[in-house]
Amino acid sequence: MNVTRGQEVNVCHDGVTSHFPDYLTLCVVLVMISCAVYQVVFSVIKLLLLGAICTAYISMALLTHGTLFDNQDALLLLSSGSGEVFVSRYVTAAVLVGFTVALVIHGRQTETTSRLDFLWKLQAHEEKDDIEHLQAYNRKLIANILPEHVAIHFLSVDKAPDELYHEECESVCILFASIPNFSDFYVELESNNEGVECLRLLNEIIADFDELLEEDRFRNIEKIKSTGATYMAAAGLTKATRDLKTFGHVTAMADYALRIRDQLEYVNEHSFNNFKIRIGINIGPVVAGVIGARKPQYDIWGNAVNVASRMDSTGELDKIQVTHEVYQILHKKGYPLTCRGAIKVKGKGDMITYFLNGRSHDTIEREEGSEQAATEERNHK
Ligand SMILES: Nc1ncnc2c1ncn2[C@@H]1O[C@H](COP(=O)(O)OP(=O)(O)OP(=O)(O)O)[C@@H](O)[C@H]1O
Repeated sequence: MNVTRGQEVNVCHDGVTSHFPDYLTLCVVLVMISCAVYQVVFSVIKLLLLGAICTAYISMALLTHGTLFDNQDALLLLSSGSGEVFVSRYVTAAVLVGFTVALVIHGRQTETTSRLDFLWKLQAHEEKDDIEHLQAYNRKLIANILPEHVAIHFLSVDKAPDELYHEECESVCILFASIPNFSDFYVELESNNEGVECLRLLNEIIADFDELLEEDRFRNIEKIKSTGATYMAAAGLTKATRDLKTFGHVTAMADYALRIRDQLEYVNEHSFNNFKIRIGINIGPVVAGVIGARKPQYDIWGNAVNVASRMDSTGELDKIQVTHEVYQILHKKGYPLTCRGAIKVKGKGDMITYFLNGRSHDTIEREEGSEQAATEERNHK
C-alpha cells in the first residue's frame, strides 16, 4: 500500500477494532509457544495444532479482519511520515508460517530427544536389573561355596581384602563318611563313557547327601567338602548352631549319619549296586578358615578333625564309629551304641571307640510325628 503524507487516510471501523493487531499476533505466538514447548505430545499432533492456529489466524488476517492490519499500516504511515510501509497482514502471515515451521522442527527434535531419553532410561533399567541379578547370583554362588556366616563376612564392605579369615570353634562335631568300595566300581570303559557314568552315580549320591542337609533338623550341619568318595561335614561351627546345653548339634549329626546310611541303601536298591558306607564321628575344638584368593575353600583343621577322619578310616563297612566323647553325649540322649573296644589309631595310640546302632526314641517319635503330619497334609490336599 502506498500512502503519502498529506493524503487522507481512511481508518475503517468494522465491528472489531484495534489499532495495533500486532499485539494480538504476539498473543497468538505465545499460545503457539505454550502448545509447542510445554505439551509432551507427538510432534504430528503439535504440527496439526500449530497448523490449525496458524491457518485460522492467517485467514483472519488476510480475509476476515484484514482491515485491522490496514488501519495499523495507515496509522504507522501517518506517525512515521515516510512514503512506504510494508503491508503488515502479509508480513504477519509470513512471520506466523516461519514461526510455525520453527516450532514444528523444534517439536520433532524434542520428540527425538525424549524417545532417545526413554530408550536410554529403559536400557539403564535393564542394565541395573542385570547387575542386581548378577549380584544376587554371585551372593548365591558364594553362599554355596562358603557357609552362610563366612559368606556374610566376605560380602561385608568393611572387610580388608588380604585379611585371612579364621576362627577357633569349641565342641564342633565332625563327620567323615566314605564309600571305600567306590574305587572297585569306578572303571574307565568305552561302554560307560570312559568312567563318566560312574562319576554321574557318585555325583547323585553326593547330591543326595547335600539335599538331606536342606532339612530343618540338619540346619546346624555344614558340609565342608567331598573329596573323591569321602564326604566331610561339621556341626556347631557358629554360636547359633552350637548347642552346649543339650548338644543338639551332636544328635543332629548322629541322625544325619544314620540318614545318609539309609540313603545309600536306597541308592543301592535302585541302581543295583552294593556300595558300602563307613562313617566316623568325633567332637572337639577346631580352627576354621578360608584358604586361597582364587577358588577360596572353607575348611577346618585340628586334632579333632584328624581323629574324626581316623574314626572313618579305621571303621567298619556299614557302621558308624564314634569316639568316647561322642558316645558320652549320645548315650545320655538314649542312642543305642555298642562298645567296639580299643583300636590302634595312628598318632593317637589305643582308643576306645563305639558303634552307633540306630536312632534314639526321641528321634523315632519325632520322625513318626513328622511323617504322620506329611501324610495328613497329603490327604488334606
Ligand atoms: N581338613 C581336612 N580335610 C580332610 N581330611 C583331613 C583334614 N584334616 C585332617 N584330615 C585327615 O585326617 C587324617 C589324619 O590326619 P593326621 O594328621 O593325624 O595324619 P597324617 O599322618 O598327616 O595322615 P596320613 O597318615 O593319612 O597320611 C589324614 O588322613 C588327613 O587327610
